[in-house]
Amino acid sequence: MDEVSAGKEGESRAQEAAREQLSLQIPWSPSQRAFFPYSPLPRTAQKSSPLRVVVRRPLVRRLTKDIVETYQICNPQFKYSEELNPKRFLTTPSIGVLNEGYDNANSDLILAVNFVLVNLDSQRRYLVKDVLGHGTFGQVAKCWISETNSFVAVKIIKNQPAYYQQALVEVSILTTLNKKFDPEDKHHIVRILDYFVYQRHLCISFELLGTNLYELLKINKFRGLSLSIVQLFSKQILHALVLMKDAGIIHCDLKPENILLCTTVKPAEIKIIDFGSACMEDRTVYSYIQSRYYRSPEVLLGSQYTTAIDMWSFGCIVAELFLGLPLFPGASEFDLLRRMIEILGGQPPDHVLKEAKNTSKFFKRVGSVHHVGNSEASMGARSAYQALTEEEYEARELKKPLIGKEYFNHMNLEQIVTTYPHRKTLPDEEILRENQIRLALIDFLKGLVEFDPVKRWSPLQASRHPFVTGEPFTCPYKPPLETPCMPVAQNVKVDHHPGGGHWFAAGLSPQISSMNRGPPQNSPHFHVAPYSHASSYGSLGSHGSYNDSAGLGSSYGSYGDNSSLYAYYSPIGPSGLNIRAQGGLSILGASPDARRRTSQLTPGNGIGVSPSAGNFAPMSLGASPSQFTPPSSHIQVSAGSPVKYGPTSPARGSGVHGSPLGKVAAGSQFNRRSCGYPGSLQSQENTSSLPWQGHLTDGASCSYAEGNSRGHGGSPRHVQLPSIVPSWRQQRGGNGFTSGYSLAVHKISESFTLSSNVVFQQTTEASHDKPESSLSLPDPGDWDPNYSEELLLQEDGLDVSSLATELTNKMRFSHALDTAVPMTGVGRFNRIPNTGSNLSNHRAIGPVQANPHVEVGSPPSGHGNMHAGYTRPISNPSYLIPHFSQNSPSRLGLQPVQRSTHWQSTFVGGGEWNHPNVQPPLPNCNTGGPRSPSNNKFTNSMPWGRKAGHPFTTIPPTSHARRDFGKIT
Ligand SMILES: Nc1ncnc2c1ncn2[C@@H]1O[C@H](COP(=O)(O)OP(=O)(O)OP(=O)(O)O)[C@@H](O)[C@H]1O
Repeated sequence: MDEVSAGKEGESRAQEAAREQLSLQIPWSPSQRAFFPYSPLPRTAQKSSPLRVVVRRPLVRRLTKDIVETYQICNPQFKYSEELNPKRFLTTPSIGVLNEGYDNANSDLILAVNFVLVNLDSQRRYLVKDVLGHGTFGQVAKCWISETNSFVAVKIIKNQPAYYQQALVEVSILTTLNKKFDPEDKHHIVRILDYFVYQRHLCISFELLGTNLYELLKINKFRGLSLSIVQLFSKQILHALVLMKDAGIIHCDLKPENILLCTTVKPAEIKIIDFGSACMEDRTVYSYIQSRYYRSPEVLLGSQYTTAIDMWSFGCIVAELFLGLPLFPGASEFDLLRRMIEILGGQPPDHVLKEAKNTSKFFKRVGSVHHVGNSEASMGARSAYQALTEEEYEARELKKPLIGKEYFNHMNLEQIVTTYPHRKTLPDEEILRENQIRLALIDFLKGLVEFDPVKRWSPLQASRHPFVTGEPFTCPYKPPLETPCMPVAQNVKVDHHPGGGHWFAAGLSPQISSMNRGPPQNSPHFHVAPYSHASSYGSLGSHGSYNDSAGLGSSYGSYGDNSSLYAYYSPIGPSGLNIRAQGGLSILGASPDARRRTSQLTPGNGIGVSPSAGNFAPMSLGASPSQFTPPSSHIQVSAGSPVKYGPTSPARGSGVHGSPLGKVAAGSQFNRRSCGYPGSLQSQENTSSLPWQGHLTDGASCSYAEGNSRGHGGSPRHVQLPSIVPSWRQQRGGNGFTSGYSLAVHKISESFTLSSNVVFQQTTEASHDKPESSLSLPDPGDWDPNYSEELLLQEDGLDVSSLATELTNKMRFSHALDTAVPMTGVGRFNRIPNTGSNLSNHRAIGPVQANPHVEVGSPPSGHGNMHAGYTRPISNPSYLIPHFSQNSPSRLGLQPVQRSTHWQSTFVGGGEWNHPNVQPPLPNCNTGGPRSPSNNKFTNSMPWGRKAGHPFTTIPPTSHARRDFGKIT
């Protein structure tokens, strides 16, 4: 042992002895104590030990989070089953009374959060997360597809044959537009992704879009958008309209509500939705179409119509985007026409008035209509017709016409546009520049809201206008010549029988439902039959490019294809289900050239095809596009065709053969937009007592020769369907229905040419007799005490794409959904499912009331009853039920579009804007991105909106009931 260790040993012994001595003095205690006095750790120790932050969660959360585990700890026997969860219903009413409890009393599938829709064919599952909106046809749900990790919008059609049938038309038309005409998705038309039948409901899946343009205006407190945005949107809508015209398809319900922002695309993009009212141009059967504010004069007058009616609506939309308010917010059709005449300074041309069936309701004859062909005859004073005054109308109709408030102080179009206040902060040079663009806008609008459908610009012509192209506007635009778009030459006499309606046009009329009118096909889904379309019904500068030898004259456009069949996708028979009331193969259109079509559609020669279940056969979307058929030709349809119902159409109120849809049905006469426009009262319009005196009677004719082999589920045209409809069920398996028809157009009588310069002549006249007083208006900042620089959408720098996203996000109502999937996408009026809520703000619930004023098209007593051969059923449920949907049903011209409103009193912003009664958006819709000055610009630096006030002294009422009680004609 060395010295060191000997020393240590001695030391420890000494310590031990000292301890023993100490222990003798101190009583025993445990060597380790349970508690020690607190002493902060040295810094080094603090660094090494992890800091533990304990955040106390709220008691409720602590008790409920992981509650399943908690219960299981408490009771090991506890088993959790998701199926037993209480459902969060999205459909109201949510009581299942139909379809074995799956449907409510309105035939809507009762949806709840996490309800799963299944495409039984593909086994794709759609997890319902929310309801995006309601329409005439049913509900639109936001669904999650885990397979693709994406959301889609699924329209779940009511479980009624009529809705089902019409929805098939939407599927067909949209599929055709998407796949055939716009495969690359460049034309701003919503994409259809899938369709299937689930629980007897046709479900159509669309790409998910965002806020609609009406909502956008509302968020902007009904102030117009900046001109650059108006221009951008106009261009995009025109892209779609060009395509639709080429396809010969009329949308029939263009309005701001049916134009939706895309949520994810940059720069800002919009898309057109809702082709449920669409029809082929040559199959214009409904006479009561388009939402009232956007209704064209020819539709209002009951004249024949073409794709030009969409151009009228488009003009109204462009004006509204600029002004923030509808250009023609007619409270009734009389009021609508009155406003058109006042603002445009003209009236419909005599050649339209002469032929239209409702002319006598709104005009009196003051001269000879002998020279109606002369365009000058229709110019103002020289017209043979004079619009009735209010008093005259009242005397004639025995009731006062409903007149809405004035928003534009009786100004004409030029005055309205030029006097619209500028953004407050706009520098002088910018004001000058904007004034120039406004002149271009005025000129643009004049070409669109042109009374004469023949002179109205086509989409292609309009798309070359300086307002759209951005070129300097120096003088009135003269559009390049385009092959004329002739007035619709019906190959089927318009009978205004809604039961036939566009279903008939689509070959889906219940009356002909079992007929199979197309070539035999064993096509898979979305099969396209040999097909050619008139890709250009007219080309600029291509007069007379139609070179067929049939003597069509010299200006029938560039169509020269001799293919014969407009073969459109047929959705019929999805999921192996077949519906009695439908054929397996339908014709939605035929050759653009009726002469050639004739040879294709001979009776029973293969056109009738068994609609065996599961076949998706091509549908032809119509017979000949009007451009190629004689304006005055008609087809005599054999007894039993929808034609025979013409004069006795339910539009007259008989209700016997009413449309099962809202399209022309009374229910649809609500204009759902209820945003405080003057049409908040019931219209006193009634039906015209005039029988349809269509102008298709001068000799040309076509004839149908139906195949005579019909399935039991289908009904011969002349046979009522009562026995079928009430018991309607989708059937598995198919029945070999066959039928066919032949068409023969024998006569082509005349052609039209475009004359563009008349437009200016007319509109120039219009500017003369307007009150001067309304021209000068103060700066909005001067007269609007609440004018704010920070107002939504008014700032430069807004990125519209982010706006769309923001809108989507911000407009979400606070009630969170029981969803694991983050809520994105559309946020509007539709976040309050199941409430009948007063928070709905778009197409709000139609007031629950019967509409005693509606004589024509009123649902017969017992609507919803499908007896009596498609007696018009619940075309607008808001007539019949306490409507619950956020979007009240509307459609088809009936256009029951109530835009919003139930929450208005709650959220009135106190005159922040210059028309106090225009409802501002929900508070929670106004925050965030769009308001941010830093992000309110397009990528191309276009400001989103204007800091402008309305020059209109008349204020929209607080109750923005924008109903359309217009009659069904
Ligand atoms: N692709 C979509 N993405 C987001 N929302 C959509 C989409 N399609 C429809 N919606 C919403 O659902 C609502 C109803 O849709 P749609 O207009 O197609 O139904 P509808 O029954 O035909 O209506 P209407 O009665 O107006 O004709 C729309 O107003 C819109 O808010």
